[in-house]
Amino acid sequence: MAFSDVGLPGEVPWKKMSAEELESQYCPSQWGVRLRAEEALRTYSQIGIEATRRARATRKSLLHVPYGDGEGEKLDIYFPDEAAEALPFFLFFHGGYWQSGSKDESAFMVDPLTAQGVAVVIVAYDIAPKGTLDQMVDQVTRSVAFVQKRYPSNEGIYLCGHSAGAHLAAMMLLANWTKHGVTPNLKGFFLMSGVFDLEPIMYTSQNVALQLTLEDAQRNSPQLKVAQVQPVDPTCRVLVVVGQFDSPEFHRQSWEFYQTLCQGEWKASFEQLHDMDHFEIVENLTQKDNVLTQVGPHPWQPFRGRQHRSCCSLLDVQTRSSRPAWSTWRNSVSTKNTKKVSQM
Ligand SMILES: N[C@@H](CC(=O)c1ccccc1NC=O)C(=O)O
Repeated sequence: MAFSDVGLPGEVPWKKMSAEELESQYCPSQWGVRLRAEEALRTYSQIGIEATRRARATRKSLLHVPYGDGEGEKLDIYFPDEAAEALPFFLFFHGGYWQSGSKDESAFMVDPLTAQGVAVVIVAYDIAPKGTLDQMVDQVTRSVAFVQKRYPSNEGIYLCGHSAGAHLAAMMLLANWTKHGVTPNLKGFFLMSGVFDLEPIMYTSQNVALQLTLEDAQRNSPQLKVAQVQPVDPTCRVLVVVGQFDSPEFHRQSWEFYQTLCQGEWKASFEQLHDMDHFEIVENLTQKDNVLTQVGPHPWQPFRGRQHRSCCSLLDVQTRSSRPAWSTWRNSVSTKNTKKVSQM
């Protein structure tokens, strides 16, 4: 079925796109202005591999810890140098459209965060075609429950995901923890360049491996459900971040998810990261001086009441409510991309 065959209401921009345009909107590597697609993907992968090698060589760690019985249900924990009973735990879920990537090349933020007293957990899950979306969501849920059970005196659990991983992290806003016998001490969500409504993905080449039906897509779309869910902890913050050079569809997805969070009872913030593409957002998390990796002297205080800060970071949030001009931006980037193609 082609998406153009579906008779649909007019307000949703992706439903009016040609199959080719939709494919391009959901191909993040085509939208960077710094590097061509293949090079952008290669650079991202190299930076992830190097950050992971460095984290494993320099940090105290527990690697390949099983959080379930499945072969792929493993996580890596990286600790700060100073031993402490109660640490904040930062869990990262990698991207790759639920069909590529692994924990073994995704320890981007370990160095800057462990240096500031945060334990970082990089979670593996069974990507497609081995895993289905439902299974991945279940695995991620169990990984969070596992960390809470293993470290019950943690100083907060922070969930961070990139792209498809941001989707998986966002699904944790909907999780039913009673089933897992534990309520994780969730204090923050950091959703970077995520996909929150999966329906458009069904009509792209990504669905060859994913095999999502409309029911699968809707069941696994936090965009459709999050406004009806109450936060377990009303102080828990959600930061939705998108790169300036992400595609208009990625901008729309992040902005609409942020708006929906605000319609519910979530304490959400939205940030468009200047001069960054889909991959640079994560690559820059390796840097100690990046705005997103600043924890500050009292990292958890913002979540305990302070509202406004001068910038956003993975461990701090700022309230931003002006709508980004993503449709205007879309035109400018389309022009830019057209130019780039014609220059090749
Ligand atoms: N084939 C995609 C790859 C991709 O989307 C991706 C790659 C690494 C990390 C995140 C990604 N996007 C979403 O999960 C592309 O060319 O952009």
